Amino acid sequence: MNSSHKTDLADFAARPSREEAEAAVRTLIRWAGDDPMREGLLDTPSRVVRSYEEFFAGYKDEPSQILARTFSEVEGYDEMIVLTDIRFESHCEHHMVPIIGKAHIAYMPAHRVVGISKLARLVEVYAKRLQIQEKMTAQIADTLNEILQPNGVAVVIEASHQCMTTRGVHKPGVAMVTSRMLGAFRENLSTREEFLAMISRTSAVG
Ligand SMILES: Nc1nc2c(ncn2[C@@H]2O[C@H](COP(=O)(O)OP(=O)(O)OP(=O)(O)O)[C@@H](O)[C@H]2O)c(=O)[nH]1
Ligand SMILES: [Zn+2]
Repeated sequence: MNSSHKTDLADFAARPSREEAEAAVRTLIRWAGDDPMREGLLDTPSRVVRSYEEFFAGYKDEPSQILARTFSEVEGYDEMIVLTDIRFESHCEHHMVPIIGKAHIAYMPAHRVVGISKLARLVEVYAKRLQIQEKMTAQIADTLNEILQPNGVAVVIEASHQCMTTRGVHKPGVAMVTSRMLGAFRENLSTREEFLAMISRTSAVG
C-alpha cells in the first residue's frame, strides 16, 4: 500500500478528548460574545462536536481500501466509465467553512472495474476532511490512478466556497472549477472532449 494514501492526520493518539473539544467550543462561544452557560447554548458544545464527527469523518478511512474490491469479468470493456454530479460537502482548510459542490469522475479501465458507488465513496472520504479544492481533485484522481491502474482518469470538481460567499470578499454565485486529467484523458484530445461533453450538460453548482 502506498504511503501517500495515509491520512493527513495519522497521529490519532494526539487527538484531544471529547471534553477538551467541547471546552474549545465554549471558548469560541465566549469569544463570539455570548454566554455558553445560558440555557439555549448549554448543549451546543456537544452538538458542535457531534457535527465535527460528521464533517470530518474522512480521517478515519483509508481511501485505497475503498477501491480494494474490483471486478475483472467485463468482456474486455475498455471505454470510459463516467459518474457525473457526485454532490459533496467539504470544509475549507483556511476558514473551516463549507465547500459545496459536485465532482465528475471518469476512468478508462485497463483490466478491472470498480463498483460505481466506490467512486462516490472516494469523493466522500476526501471531502470529509479539511480541504482545498485543488488538493481534493488531485487526491481523488491520483488514488484512482494508483490503485486501479487504468488507461486514464479524469476528475472535474465545481464548487462554491462559503468563505467567499458568506464572508470576506462576499461574492455569491461564484463557482471554482478544477480538473485533473491523467493518461488517455491528458494525452488524447478527443477522449478529453468526449468526457467534457458528457459533463457539460450538467448545471452549475447547486
Ligand atoms: N486556491 C484555493 N483557495 C482557497 C480555497 N478555499 C479557500 N481559498 C482561499 O484561501 C485564501 C486564504 O487567504 P488569506 O489571505 O490567508 O485569508 P483571508 O484574509 O481570510 O482572505 P479573504 O478570504 O480574501 O478574506 C482566500 O483567498 C480564500 O478564498 C481552495 O479550495 N483553493
Ligand atoms: Zn476558506
